[in-house]
Amino acid sequence: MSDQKFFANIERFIANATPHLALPEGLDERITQCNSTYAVRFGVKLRGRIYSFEGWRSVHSEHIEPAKGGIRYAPDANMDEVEALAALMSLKCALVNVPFGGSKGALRINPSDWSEDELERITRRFTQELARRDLIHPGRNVPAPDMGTSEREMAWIADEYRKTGRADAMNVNACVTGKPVARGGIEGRVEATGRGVQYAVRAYLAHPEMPAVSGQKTVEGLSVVVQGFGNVGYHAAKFLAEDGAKIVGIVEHDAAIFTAEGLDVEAVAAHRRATGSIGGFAGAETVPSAEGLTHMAADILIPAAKEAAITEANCEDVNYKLIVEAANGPVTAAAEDCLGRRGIHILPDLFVNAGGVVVSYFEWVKNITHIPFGLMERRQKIANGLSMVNALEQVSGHTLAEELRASIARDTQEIDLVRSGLEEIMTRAFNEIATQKQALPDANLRTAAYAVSIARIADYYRAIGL
Ligand SMILES: NC(=O)c1ccc[n+]([C@@H]2O[C@H](COP(=O)([O-])OP(=O)(O)OC[C@H]3O[C@@H](n4cnc5c(N)ncnc54)[C@H](O)[C@@H]3O)[C@@H](O)[C@H]2O)c1
Repeated sequence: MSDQKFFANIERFIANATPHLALPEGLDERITQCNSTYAVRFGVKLRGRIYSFEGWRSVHSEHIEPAKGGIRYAPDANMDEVEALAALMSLKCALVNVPFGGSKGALRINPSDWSEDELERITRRFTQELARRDLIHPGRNVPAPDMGTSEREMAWIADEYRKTGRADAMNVNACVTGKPVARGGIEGRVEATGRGVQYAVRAYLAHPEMPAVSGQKTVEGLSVVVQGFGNVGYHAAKFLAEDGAKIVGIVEHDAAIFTAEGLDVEAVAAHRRATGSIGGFAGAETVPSAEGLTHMAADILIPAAKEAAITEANCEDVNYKLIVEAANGPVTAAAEDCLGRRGIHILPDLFVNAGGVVVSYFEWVKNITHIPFGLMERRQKIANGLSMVNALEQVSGHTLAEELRASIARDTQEIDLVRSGLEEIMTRAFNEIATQKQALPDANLRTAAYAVSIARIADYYRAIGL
């Protein structure tokens, strides 16, 4: 087959999985289609004239509400992409078993064309448009950051939404996740997707049924190329390097840099902040971006930029043992066939990048309950830890250091609870994929992951009698 549009790829991946499931006739079609997609054009007066903008919010599935999914700002955003990303959100939430349906939004805009003040006005206007149709709503539809957006845009959305008065004041903060901590967000959300990539790689390599990569069952010493050095790519590179991986290449939209010695991720980030590009980083070879994915063979590729990074056009020329899909849809269905024939394994997007939505769920729960995340668990852990210290002191007759007591309190901070909760969910999800894969020996990991997700969504539809 040849490369198709993004949504057609998702349809193909779903169609690969459904024959393995005993679904009632027609349910596969219901699960595949997007329920609704709202397209909006609006004007904002800027620089003395009116500029028109086009955006979308697609609800793939409301089998559980709220529907959840990011808002992307990109100059080439389009409806097909938004619908595909919304479908992936439904599948992702079902895979990691967080109680959300799937949604996604986008605005066709190049954020670097506009000043911060202008972006704020555009974002606030887009928020009004979506809020009027409950496409932002704490109980119906909850956006989050994606490409080109960050906690800054989420804070503007939350503030504008509050002003609309469309949700009761008690729940208004839960209308969007990925907010700054000071504005109702949660520790660890900014790093969450990259952190999830780290846990995904750990879970894959540690699993006894999964093949070793270059003889390794941990990432220590493995060479890694990362495409896209934004939120997800930067954090994934940073955390994998902390686990001992060697980041031998980073590919950005304007340049790619390589060194077999391994890059210092923080130094590259500082160089980009100072110069605006990763290109020209001292101690590394700079090559054109278009040659980045095929420039160097490495153990692992982490595509963390956009969909369709690996297509029919370059799938014969990429030389990696494992592709870890941190971006959504980076490998097309046609390229997947080609990589499969070449023995290259793929860890699929709906699993790999689920860390963002998992921690968004923690944030949303914190917002609707008004209880700081993990407060109960933290109190219990501190109580348990301190009672152990007291017991030890009694038995030993020695006074244990205050430092120990302080460290017990430190180890139970929100960030630790977020990380341990995320790791547990990612590991459990991978084990479910691996178990499904054992039942379907000829299927790849993506088909196994889709089968887990679709079976879970189907169970829900069956339960409500559809
Ligand atoms: N942010 C999240 O929490 C999150 C969650 C799940 C999935 N994702 C997915 O991860 C991917 C990246 O999202 P992000 O939030 O890191 O976006 P981002 O905007 O923070 O970063 C994207 C980076 O990719 C670079 N890039 C763009 N086109 C490129 C190209 N052709 N080649 C190389 N680099 C290119 C950009 O310059 C930028 O540095 C997207 O597919 C997104 O849907 C993000």
